Amino acid sequence: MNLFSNQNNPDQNWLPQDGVVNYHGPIMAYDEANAYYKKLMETIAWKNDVAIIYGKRIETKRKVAWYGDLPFEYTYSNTTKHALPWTPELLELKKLVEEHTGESFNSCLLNLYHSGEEGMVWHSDAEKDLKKDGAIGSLSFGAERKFSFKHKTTKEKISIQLEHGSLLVMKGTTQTHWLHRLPPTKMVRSPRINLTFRTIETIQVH
Ligand SMILES: O=C(O)CCC(=O)C(=O)O
Ligand SMILES: [Fe+2]
Repeated sequence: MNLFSNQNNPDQNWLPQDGVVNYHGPIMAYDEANAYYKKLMETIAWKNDVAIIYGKRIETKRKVAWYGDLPFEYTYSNTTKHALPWTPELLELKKLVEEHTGESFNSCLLNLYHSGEEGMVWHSDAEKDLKKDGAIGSLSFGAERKFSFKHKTTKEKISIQLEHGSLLVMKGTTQTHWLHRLPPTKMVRSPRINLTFRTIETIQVH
């Protein structure tokens, strides 16, 4: 029985070369995704992200939070983040993503976009603390948004609509050869929550 009328083939590679992107579509029932959306909105320690760009301290409108196996420190955008201990819902979602991907993760970066006007610019997730070529499991809740990939040399572009309760997986050499972004859009007026489950390699204990 197909509970979620999921038409997506999770084994299909959306990238033509140099990496693997699998879109599983929604991996839970719509009501369950609604419940997680609400719970995450209320229980996550959302904070405006701080980045140091060309020596300037920038605060994003988008909110972020970082959770993981303790003790963890993680550096990106020239700032060091401290992981918070897993919440019960994050542990449930981590398990679900691990079951669907056959991968394991030790941390999760969460992003809250209040509306379509907030997005994320072209980047790759290849920070030095991240496991090289490690899989990244990306769960989305709330507003459906377009997510795009651009090949670093050929400039080829691929876009996927990320649905409420859906899972996207980036693995293999994706981060080495492709950039990704969440383009801003005036068409979306409601919030979206994204969770990226990751593997951090360098555990720094202080
Ligand atoms: O919001 C998304 O779908 C992706 C976020 C992202 O690329 C990141 O956190 O590195
Ligand atoms: Fe990313």
